[in-house]
Amino acid sequence: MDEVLVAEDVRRSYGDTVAVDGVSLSLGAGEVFALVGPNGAGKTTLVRALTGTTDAAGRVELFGQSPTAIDRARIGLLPQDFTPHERLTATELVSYYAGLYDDARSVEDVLADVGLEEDSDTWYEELSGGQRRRACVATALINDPDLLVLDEPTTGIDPAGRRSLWRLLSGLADRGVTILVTTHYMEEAHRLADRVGLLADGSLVAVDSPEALVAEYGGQRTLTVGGTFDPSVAQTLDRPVEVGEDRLVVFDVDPAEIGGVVATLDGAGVEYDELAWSEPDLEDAYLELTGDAVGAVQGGAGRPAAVGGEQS
Ligand SMILES: Nc1ncnc2c1ncn2[C@@H]1O[C@H](COP(=O)(O)OP(=O)(O)OP(=O)(O)O)[C@@H](O)[C@H]1O
Repeated sequence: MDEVLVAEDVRRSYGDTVAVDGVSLSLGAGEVFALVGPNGAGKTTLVRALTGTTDAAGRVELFGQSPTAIDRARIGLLPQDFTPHERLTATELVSYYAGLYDDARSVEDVLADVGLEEDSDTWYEELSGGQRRRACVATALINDPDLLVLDEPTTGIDPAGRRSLWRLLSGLADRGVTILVTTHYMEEAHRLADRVGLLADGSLVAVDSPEALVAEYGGQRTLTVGGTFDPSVAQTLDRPVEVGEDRLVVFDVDPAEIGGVVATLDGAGVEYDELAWSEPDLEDAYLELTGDAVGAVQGGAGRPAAVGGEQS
């Protein structure tokens, strides 16, 4: 794989605050890499360091050159805090950026790509939050870049718009464009990225495919059974379980095993109210890795994904 971006031991501090603490990373052509992490983890600072928009220690090369030496036409950058002049229409805004390059794409096409063809003559201040963000994304696409770096591109964009942007970005990646994206949406990282990097306190603590991260850190598939249970139910099932006040959690249950567990409970005359099977997702892996307990289900289990019927 051709290396488009190479970073070695990148560091950046603001006074006593260490924002990026020795990050090494390399991205290949056509790869989509999602950088995730809690607020203040250093994502924006890292993005800026990688694109030469802030000074940083360490080595960064884009297409084998320093970020400040590279032909800017090869890079599309959407900063997190990009705020265009509010009395520019979407067309005027993107046209301004088109004028910075010798060989820019058609403004009309790019606005259509981000779903703004109907609002191209609307002032930026009159666009909705999601439409504004789309207009900003368009400025990063106008030069048909080989490397696209988007800092929280879909913040404020509605689910349909977000999905359409994912399709657009996936299409670009299929054509060989390398994409580095930061996001707080785990579904976005999972659906879009070939690899996800989790940044915590300025360090990359895990880098892998979304599937591998979920498998390693997401926890187990579980069956949660609602009701009041005697602790002896653990012997009945002969499986790892956790008996809570109003529920029984059965760990490590594959979908094919649900029927067997339920049959065992029924056979032993155990009464229950409802069943919910869940499997871990990237958010579970994220919460496990960041140690952020908010919303996490005890025991590293995933969040309920499907609720079964009540016992008759
Ligand atoms: N210009 C600055 N001056 C001083 N400190 C800064 C500056 N920019 C960022 N920081 C600090 O560096 C750390 C990393 O910030 P950064 O914005 O890179 O995090 P982030 O992961 O992008 O956060 P968020 O998810 O909230 O956007 C934070 O502690 C932040 O307060």
